Amino acid sequence: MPSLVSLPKNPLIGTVKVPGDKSVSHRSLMLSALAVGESRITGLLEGEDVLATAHAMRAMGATLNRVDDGEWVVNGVGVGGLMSPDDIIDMGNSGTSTRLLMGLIASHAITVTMTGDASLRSRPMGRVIDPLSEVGAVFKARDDKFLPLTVTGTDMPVPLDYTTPMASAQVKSAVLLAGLNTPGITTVREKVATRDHTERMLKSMGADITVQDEDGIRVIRLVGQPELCPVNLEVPGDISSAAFLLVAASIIPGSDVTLENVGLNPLRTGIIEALKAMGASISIHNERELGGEPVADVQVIAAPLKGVVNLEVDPSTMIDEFPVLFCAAAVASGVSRFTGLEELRVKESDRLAVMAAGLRANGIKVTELDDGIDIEGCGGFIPGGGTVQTHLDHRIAMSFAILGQMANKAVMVDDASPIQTSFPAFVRLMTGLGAGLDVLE
Ligand SMILES: O=C(O)C1=C[C@@H](OP(=O)(O)O)[C@@H](O)[C@H](O)C1
Ligand SMILES: C=C(OP(=O)(O)O)C(=O)O
Repeated sequence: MPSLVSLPKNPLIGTVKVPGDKSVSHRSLMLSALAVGESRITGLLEGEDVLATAHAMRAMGATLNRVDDGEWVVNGVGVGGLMSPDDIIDMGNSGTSTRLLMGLIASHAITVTMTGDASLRSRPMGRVIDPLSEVGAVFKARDDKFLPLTVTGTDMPVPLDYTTPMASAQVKSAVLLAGLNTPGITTVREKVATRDHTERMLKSMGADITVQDEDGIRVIRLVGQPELCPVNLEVPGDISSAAFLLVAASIIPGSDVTLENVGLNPLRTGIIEALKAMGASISIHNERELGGEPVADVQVIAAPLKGVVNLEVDPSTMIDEFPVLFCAAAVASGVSRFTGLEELRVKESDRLAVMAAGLRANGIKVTELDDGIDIEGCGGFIPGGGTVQTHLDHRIAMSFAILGQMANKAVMVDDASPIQTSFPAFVRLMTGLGAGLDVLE
C-alpha cells in the first residue's frame, strides 16, 4: 500500500477548486436514478465512495453514463422501479452509500446483499436496520448489525413517524428515502439539525416535502410516491475536502489560498466558525446558489491560531472536519478541548482514538476523553517524526498529511490509498500549491 511522507516545503499560494461534494454527489445519483427521464450531473465527485453508489444504482437497473470529467447522464427507472441485482454489491468504504441505499431498498420488493471493506464491515448498521424494519423491510445481518447483510424490501411499506436517536443525516435520509416509495406521509423528527441535502434535492425534483420547527424539533414530512423530475444539477465543491486546505493555509506561515465554488450549506459550515474562533483569517466572496445549495469562493490567509476550550459550534455542522481541526489545535498556542463527539467513534475509524494515537506518535500531548479530546498546542512547529496508522480512514490520512507541513521531522502516513474515496486529487492539488508531500509506492 502507498505510504505518504509529509514535510514542510513552501507557503501555500494559489487559487484552486476542491472536488464535488460527496454527500450531494451520492444523492444526485440516487435520486436521478429514481426520476422519470434523463438527468445531467456536472461537478460530480469521482471518488471511490461515489463510484460505489453509481455501481449500486446500475446494478438495480438505472442507466448511468460518464460523459466527461465529473459529467454524468442518468436515465432513471422511476420511484418503485428498482430491481434486484444479480450479484452481491460491494460498497467499499462508504457508509453514506450503504445506509441511504438500504433506505431506498426497504420500500421496493427486491432483495439486495451488500458488503464492504474492513472499515465499513465494522460500522454499526443497526441505526438504519431498526427504523427500516418498522417500514417492513427484512434484514439478515452479521451479528444483526454489521455487513455483509441482505435486505429484502417490502411491497407493503408503512409510512413512519420517526425521531432519530442520534444526530445523523444518514439515518434521517435513509428513512426519508424509504418514504419515497411508501404511500402516505413519512415524518422524520430531528432534535439536532443535520445536513439537509436530501430535503433540498427532493424539493428541487418536485417532491412534496416540508421542514418545520416544532418546539425546537426539526420536523420533515414527505408525501410518498412522487414522480421525481429529472434534473440538470451542478454539484458544489465539498467543504469537507476544502477543510484540509483551510487548515493548511491557516497554519503554514505566508500562505494565501482561495478555494472556488465551495458549498456553504449552513448545516455544513461549522469548520469555518471553529477556525475563526481560533483566530483564522477566512473571508467569503462571490456568494451565489448552485443546484439549490449556497456556494461561494473562500479565501484563507495564514494566521496564528489559539487553542479553544468552549467551542460554541454544533458538532453536527462539522462532524467530518474534527480530525483536521485537531491538527490545527496541535499547531495552535494553548490547550484545546473538544467534547460531545461520541459519533466520531463510529466513522471510517474510531476517529477519537486514532487521532489521539497519531498526535501522540508525533509528539503532541493529548488526553482522550469518552466523548472528546484535550490537545496541548505547540504554538507553531510540532515535533513530528511519527508514523500514523490510518485504519482505512481517508480523513485521518489527509489530516496528518496537513500536520506534517508544520513538523520538525517528517510525518509518515502508513496508507494513502483511502484518500481515493473522497479526494483523489488531494496530493496533486496540495503539492501544486506548495506543500511537501511524497507518496511512496
Ligand atoms: O448524510 C451524509 O451524506 C453524511 C452524513 C454524516 O454521517 P452521519 O449522518 O452518520 O453523521 C457524515 O459523517 C458523512 O460523511 C456524510
Ligand atoms: C464518515 C464519512 O463518510 P461515510 O460515513 O459515508 O463513510 C466521511 O466522509 O467522513
